[in-house]
Amino acid sequence: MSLTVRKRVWRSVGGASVHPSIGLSRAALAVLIVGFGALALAEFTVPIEAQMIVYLVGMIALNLPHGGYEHFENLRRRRPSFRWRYVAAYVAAIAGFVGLFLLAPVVGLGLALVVAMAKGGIGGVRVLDATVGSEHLRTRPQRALAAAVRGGAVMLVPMAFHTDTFYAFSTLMVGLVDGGALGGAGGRIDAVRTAIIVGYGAALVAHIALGYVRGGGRSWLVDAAESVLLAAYFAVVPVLVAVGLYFPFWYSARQVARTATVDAEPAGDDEWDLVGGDSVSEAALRAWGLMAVGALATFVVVAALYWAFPNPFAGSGLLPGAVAFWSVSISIIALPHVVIGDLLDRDRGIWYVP
Ligand SMILES: CC1=C(/C=C/C(C)=C/C=C/C(C)=C/C=O)C(C)(C)CCC1
Repeated sequence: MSLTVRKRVWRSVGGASVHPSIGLSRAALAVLIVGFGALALAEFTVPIEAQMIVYLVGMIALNLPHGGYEHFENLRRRRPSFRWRYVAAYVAAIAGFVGLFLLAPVVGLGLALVVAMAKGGIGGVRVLDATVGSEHLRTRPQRALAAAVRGGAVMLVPMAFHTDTFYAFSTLMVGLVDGGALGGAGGRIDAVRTAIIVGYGAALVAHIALGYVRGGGRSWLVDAAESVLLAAYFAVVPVLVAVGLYFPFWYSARQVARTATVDAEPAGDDEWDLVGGDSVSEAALRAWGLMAVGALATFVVVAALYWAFPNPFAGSGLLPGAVAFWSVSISIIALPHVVIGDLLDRDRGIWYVP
């Protein structure tokens, strides 16, 4: 089967446009920056309870189903033997991360941040590849820098600009295992903050300058503008709202654009198609059945995590406890998403681009 990228068809039909979710994701972030920027200027603080609710709704109700869809899309036409190996590796990675978190919660927290940044960063560069192109990213280190800048915006920028909330929820997250584990870090906050602002700022400038020197052009302009948009978004919007809405309205929306842009299904063939059927209704029913199985499997994993952590809600109230528990849990679930779904599955992978 030949590989084609559907963006060419869109371009010839609709000028230089790409999938509509790309424009919507940019507009969503811009509106949130302006809205929360205005609230900050008016010295209005959004109640923390409201921020936690937005986070939980965004991360659980809106973002989680898309994570499941990415696996479904990836495994749909694979051979059964591949699927079983994939599931086994997935479970092993989850078990490894849980073990790490139980033994060394601060290191576990660090890995959780890395997972969130890797998902946003690597996934973001793959969307760029598929939709607008990435001709200005010429070498692997340059691509790594592009991913680090996009991903760093998600956690490093809020760490520097919303430091108190970030530290409070980080304390709760390690508190799933050991409430005092982050105690000693309090005195180094200012130094870490300064290092992030200087380091991240330098990386952002270097990324934009390098892209210009290596060819510039439309892909560079889009990449530079989006990188600045992301950095501004995470600097201005309060961290719980920013992260909670970034995953559904930026990450997931844009992966939808990537999936829709990539026309080819090269892995396996219809013989293995999990949703193949004699009619559209049968295919729809099979897809629904798979989603139900996926939802149940996720529930079992989350229940096991709840059971595994000594203080699943960090000894805190319902909302802050749920934010901490969910943030650790989703990072554990997302580790294999990045490692097995992308880094070890280069041929097809979860962020497939031909
Ligand atoms: C540390 C920290 C946070 C961490 C969130 C994480 C680590 C989210 C991970 C999300 C993932 C992996 C999503 C995948 O789809 C919060 C709650 C924003 C609050 C501020 C402090």
